[in-house]
Amino acid sequence: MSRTDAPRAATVRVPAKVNLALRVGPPDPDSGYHPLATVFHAVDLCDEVTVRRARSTSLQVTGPFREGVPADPTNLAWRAAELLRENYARTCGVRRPSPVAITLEKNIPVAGGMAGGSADAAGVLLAANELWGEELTPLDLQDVAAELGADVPFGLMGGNALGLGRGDELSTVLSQGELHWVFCVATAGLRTPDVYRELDRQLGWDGPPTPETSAARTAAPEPPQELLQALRTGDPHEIARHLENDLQAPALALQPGLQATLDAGREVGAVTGLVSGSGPTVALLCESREHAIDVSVGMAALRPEIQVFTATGPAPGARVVDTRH
Ligand SMILES: C[C@](O)(CO)[C@H](O)COP(=O)(O)OP(=O)(O)OC[C@H]1O[C@@H](n2ccc(N)nc2=O)[C@H](O)[C@@H]1O
Ligand SMILES: Nc1ncnc2c1ncn2[C@@H]1O[C@H](COP(=O)(O)OP(=O)(O)OP(=O)(O)O)[C@@H](O)[C@H]1O
Repeated sequence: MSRTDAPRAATVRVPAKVNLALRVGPPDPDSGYHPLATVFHAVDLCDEVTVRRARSTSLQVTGPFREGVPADPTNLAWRAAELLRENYARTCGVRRPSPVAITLEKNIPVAGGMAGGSADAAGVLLAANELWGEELTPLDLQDVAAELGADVPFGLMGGNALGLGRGDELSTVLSQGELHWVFCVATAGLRTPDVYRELDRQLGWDGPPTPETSAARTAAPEPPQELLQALRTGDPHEIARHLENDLQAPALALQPGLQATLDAGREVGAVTGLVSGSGPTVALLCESREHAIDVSVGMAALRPEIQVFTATGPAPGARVVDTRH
């Protein structure tokens, strides 16, 4: 489908995520990537991504979490724009489309385990495709997204999804109602590869396989069936019983102070808490929107040094919110 009235600028909103379950298998010896069985849950904390036609690619970062975000070609959003341009040339047999000036409004904590950079990359893919005439289908965009990073396809999809493979083989998960959260942002971030490396160290997956470990080292983790069932009930207490994260222990080993945040969450009455993805953001599950506000006030009183905010899921994936002609 080609459009003649393509806009000159497009703005997209893309949600952050928390993994309700994150089961990690031993790393593939060739790629180093770990097979996952994860349940992604998008929350209504969104980055806003705007792209405009320009003479050369550029990037401007604004918003409360702009600090520490590179405004150069290493930014995943910049790489997304370049990769999509190449794909237009390859897939559509056309000249590379015009470069784009990108603006990111960072509302998602950086290096927090909430897939903020991935959200921005997903946002650029959707916004630039809008600008360049929607030549690529949603399926094409998912393929480009998976090339950029394991979390990027879910940024496009949103909602609740089961992620297998590297976390990029997605299928929709049915759920009832909404979940209400308080997110506690640590002052220092964690690098995702460091957390996976720490997991490997803890489980002895960093050395060559022995006869005892070799069978386990070929196993991909099973999807968390009990959590999938609990999500269909919509009951936060039932769901809380089945939340799990294999990266929590390594994240706690790298940032031992996170345990105090989890304990404080319990103390102020959250249903339960877990580390979000590779951390260090801590996600506290609450009973309702009002309860989440109470828990956030309790956390602010108990741990004033920690930044907290409330959010609700499941939220929709990347969506165009504005276009200008
Ligand atoms: C922790 C999660 O956020 C959970 O959803 C993801 O697994 C991380 O996804 P991501 O940051 O988009 O990951 P990528 O950018 O593709 O990879 C960053 C690094 O994470 C590690 N990585 C990531 C995904 C995966 N299935 N196995 C891995 O080992 C690898 O060390 C890789 O070099
Ligand atoms: N658009 C971006 N936004 C934030 N960080 C970015 C971006 N592009 C590149 N980076 C770099 O990537 C690092 C990790 O960023 P990000 O916020 O995506 O981490 P994360 O949310 O923990 O990722 P994930 O949950 O997908 O593992 C940052 O420290 C920063 O140096």
